[in-house]
Amino acid sequence: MNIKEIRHPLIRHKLGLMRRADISTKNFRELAQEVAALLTYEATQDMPVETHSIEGWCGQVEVEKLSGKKVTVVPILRAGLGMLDGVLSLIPSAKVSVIGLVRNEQTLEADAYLEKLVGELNQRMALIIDPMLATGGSMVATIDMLKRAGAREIRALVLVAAPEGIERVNAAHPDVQIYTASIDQRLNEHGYIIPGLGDAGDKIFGTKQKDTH
Ligand SMILES: O=P(O)(O)OC[C@H]1O[C@H](OP(=O)(O)OP(=O)(O)O)[C@H](O)[C@@H]1O
Ligand SMILES: O=c1cc[nH]c(=O)[nH]1
Ligand SMILES: [Mg+2]
Repeated sequence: MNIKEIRHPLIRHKLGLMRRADISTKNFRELAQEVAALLTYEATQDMPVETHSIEGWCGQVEVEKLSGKKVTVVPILRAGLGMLDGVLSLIPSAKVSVIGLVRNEQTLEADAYLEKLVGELNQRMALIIDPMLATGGSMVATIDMLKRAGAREIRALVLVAAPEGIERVNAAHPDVQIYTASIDQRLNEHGYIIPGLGDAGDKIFGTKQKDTH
């Protein structure tokens, strides 16, 4: 399975705070960005670097810089925006490609309403960000769109993943590596992750909470 659950103590602690029913919008937002940054650190461990020579304070010095593919971060609207600043805090020059999807709460299938991608996707690593991987419909639709536009190297960062969503992404796109702070237990009858975080978009934007359990 192309899934990595990052069980770093800081991630486990922060995710534990995010699961509190009474968490404020402010705290949920801050923690989502912090966990996103920590997942970014893990997901970029194998990025290639090359050495080159620069003029340092005491003469020429060999230093390293990132080489090879550049990065585009791909937030899935809305909730993916809640992770964007965290990713950009570590990769500040990354270009941002935006995909707007909303899950139809009856069919649980994702409906697309926006696709605004950067150029040269075939030369970039695409880092998809979305707090929740539930049925996997939104993630598969996003990967489909990115591949149609030429993307070849795609990774996904999600705060919480359900086994059902992981399987669906793996079946459709086994080449896509998923990084998550937690593989949770299951989906409930409304397609919400248990124990999960509730409705991540509503928590990040402060919109009304749905009855999800
Ligand atoms: O794996 P899936 O079953 O597709 O569900 C996960 C999707 O649902 C949520 O978005 P939502 O559709 O609620 O949109 P929002 O971010 O605008 O709230 C979440 O942020 C994912 O994009
Ligand atoms: O658990 C879930 C499932 C879909 N979308 C969310 O925000 N949370
Ligand atoms: Mg939502």
